[in-house]
Amino acid sequence: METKAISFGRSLAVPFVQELANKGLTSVPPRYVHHDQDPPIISLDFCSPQVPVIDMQILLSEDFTDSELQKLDQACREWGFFQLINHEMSSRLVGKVKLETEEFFKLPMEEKSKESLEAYSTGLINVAARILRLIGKNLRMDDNEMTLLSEGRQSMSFNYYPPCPQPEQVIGLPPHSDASSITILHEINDVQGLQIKKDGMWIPVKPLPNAFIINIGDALKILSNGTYRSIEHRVTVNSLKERLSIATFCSPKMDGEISPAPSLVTLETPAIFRRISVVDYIKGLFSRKLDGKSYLYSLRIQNEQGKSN
Ligand SMILES: O=C(O)CCC(=O)C(=O)O
Ligand SMILES: [Fe+2]
Repeated sequence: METKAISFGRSLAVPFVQELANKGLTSVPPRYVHHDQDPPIISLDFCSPQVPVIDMQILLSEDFTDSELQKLDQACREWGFFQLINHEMSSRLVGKVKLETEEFFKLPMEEKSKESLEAYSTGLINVAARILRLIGKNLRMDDNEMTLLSEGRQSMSFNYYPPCPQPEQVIGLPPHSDASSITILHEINDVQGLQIKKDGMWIPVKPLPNAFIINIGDALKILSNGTYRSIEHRVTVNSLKERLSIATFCSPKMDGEISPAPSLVTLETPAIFRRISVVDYIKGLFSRKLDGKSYLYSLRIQNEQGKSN
């Protein structure tokens, strides 16, 4: 296994979003307007059910308790999302990257920022591997069945959502589920915008300081034979504040095949997904049509791989 240097490509949307962010517009240019957006069904924060919160220090320590494991299992089954709070990691990884991400959109990046992003990327590879191992334990899978995901690829997306004079007219990121095994989302400047769909309702996720938001992606939904949920989510924008986030996607190894784990397939629980190669799984994603009619009110910069085989 070899670790590649982090390299960044700029998205084609850059000029448009920079134009929006800089101009102090009072209305949104028509090409950004999404007419068919679901309004937020729950917008009153005080009555929203909230995604479960799990303590990473307890979960990742060697002597974690069964109750933390059960909490993780329940979060993955019922929500497909949870927040991972952490105290020790936050000062080591999160704080440093937070400062530098706020400077990040002034590319080219400085060498020191690249170094701390590499440390962040490696730190998250370890966190993801640990979470996937605990998930495998919770699902009672054979150890080797998680290898496709736990030794897979990593990519990151740096997202910038500028303030918008008419936030209800636009969408930062349209409803989607992630193709990853798990995604580790880091809301850099604690501005709310992420909403998840639960029981037909859009629920805003309230950012907790120095927490990671973890969600189950389609690859883990398939491996768990549908036991764990890959939940639809979207990002709305704010009239006053810009929003920054980093999404780290942990994805299956390219040279494998993906299917429900054989140890989870029984007469009572037959496979609900067919086996396909990871290459075909990825090809399928690219053929999913995104709404090409209107622009997204965001800028995404993506990096290639932390790891390669
Ligand atoms: O920016 C966010 O909060 C979410 C980003 C996201 O869902 C994604 O990049 O897939
Ligand atoms: Fe996503």
